[in-house]
Amino acid sequence: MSNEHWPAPVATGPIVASVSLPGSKSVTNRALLLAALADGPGVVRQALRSRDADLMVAALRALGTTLTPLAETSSSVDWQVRPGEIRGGAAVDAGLAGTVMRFVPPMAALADGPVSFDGDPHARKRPMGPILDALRALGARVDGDALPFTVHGPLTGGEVTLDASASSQFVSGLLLTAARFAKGVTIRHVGPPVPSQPHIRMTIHMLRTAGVAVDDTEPDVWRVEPGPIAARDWVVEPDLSNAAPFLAAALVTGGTVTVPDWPPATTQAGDALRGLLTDMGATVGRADGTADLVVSGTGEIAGIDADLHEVGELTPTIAVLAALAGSPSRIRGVAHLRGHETDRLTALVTEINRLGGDAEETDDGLLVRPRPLHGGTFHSYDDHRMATAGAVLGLAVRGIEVENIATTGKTLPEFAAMWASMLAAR
Ligand SMILES: O=C(O)C1=C[C@@H](OP(=O)(O)O)[C@@H](O)[C@H](O)C1
Ligand SMILES: C=C(OP(=O)(O)O)C(=O)O
Repeated sequence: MSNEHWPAPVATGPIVASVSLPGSKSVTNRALLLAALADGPGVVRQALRSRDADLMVAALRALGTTLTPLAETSSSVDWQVRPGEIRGGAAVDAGLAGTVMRFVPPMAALADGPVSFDGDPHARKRPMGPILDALRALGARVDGDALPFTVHGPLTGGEVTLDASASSQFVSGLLLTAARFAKGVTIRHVGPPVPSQPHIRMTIHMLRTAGVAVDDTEPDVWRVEPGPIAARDWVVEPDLSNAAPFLAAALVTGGTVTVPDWPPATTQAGDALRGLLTDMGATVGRADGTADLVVSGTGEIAGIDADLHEVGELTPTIAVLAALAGSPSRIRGVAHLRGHETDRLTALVTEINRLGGDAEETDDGLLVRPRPLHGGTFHSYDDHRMATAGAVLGLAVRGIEVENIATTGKTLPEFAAMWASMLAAR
């Protein structure tokens, strides 16, 4: 953990601001990978610039893809992507990025030699077994059951059964490359329900957009036919999950936060914020005649009973809103968060309670009973969403310092500056 402490700014009144969000991590890293596997050169526009996206770019370059920036701002880049022969002998750093450690190995299994993977110390604890076993079942050799591991292709594809209850990314990872396997793939999930279904829908939607035939008619079974992945011009949507702390600021301060260009239809999990924040007492709508999303709070936050199984990455923000609410909350369906950037359930309980709160872990989630909070250090555990959750609490509670705010660079390197601008706007 970093020793740097960021004094979280306190809101002195209702925040009224418009916050434009850079590109979605999930869309960016899928589009880059699909472009690298495509049947010709393509473009990924408004791609996110962040640690996770940089790691994906570096991994694809190591495997033989040529990526050239066509236009850049501090937060986004338009990439020209030229697929190449998939090269072995490469070493991939997955950092702490689930999308790199789960999406790149199936592509690496098409390389002409071994590809080794490693990542941050905590990344070595994130679940990998089911997807590595699946690669073995499909014909590859894999040394290791978690990071670090080495993938030796080639694989032929075919049928595989796995338990994806720990992460939807096991399914997405296999599906993204599957059209390039000689036999395609049929994946059958057996086990407790797969979390984060919107992310699997995002994978399928993007594959179909690239001309890949995906059959998902049977629950928990996905079939991808072998064939080309069409080169195209992708445009990345704003990251709706990263909208969470900014929209939460409207609830905490009784203000109004607008996010421009909220997609009218999307597979992003963050779209669930519209319903969740409404349930917590916000007014949520579109600015007249535009796609801009407008969220207004009253200053009173209602506790909720919510199953976040589908949208687990929103949990840190919802949990800290619950800590500031007027009534207790229960968050269910998120046992898999124990395998995220950190054990998010333990981290949230520890940090909320350190500030005088009353949160408790359950088998599959959290109970949060509001209690007056006091200042102190909010540890981020190298988790971008813990860091931004600390910032949300800091709006209402004097003297909160977030340890390692720079960890927001995983998906939103400009978080601290954007937060300051949001506060300055009123
Ligand atoms: O495929 C993706 O882009 C993601 C899937 C989800 O993972 P899990 O299913 O492991 O929760 C989500 O939490 C993560 O932030 C991004
Ligand atoms: C779980 C997350 O990330 P990852 O893609 O590393 O799994 C997240 O961003 O909340």
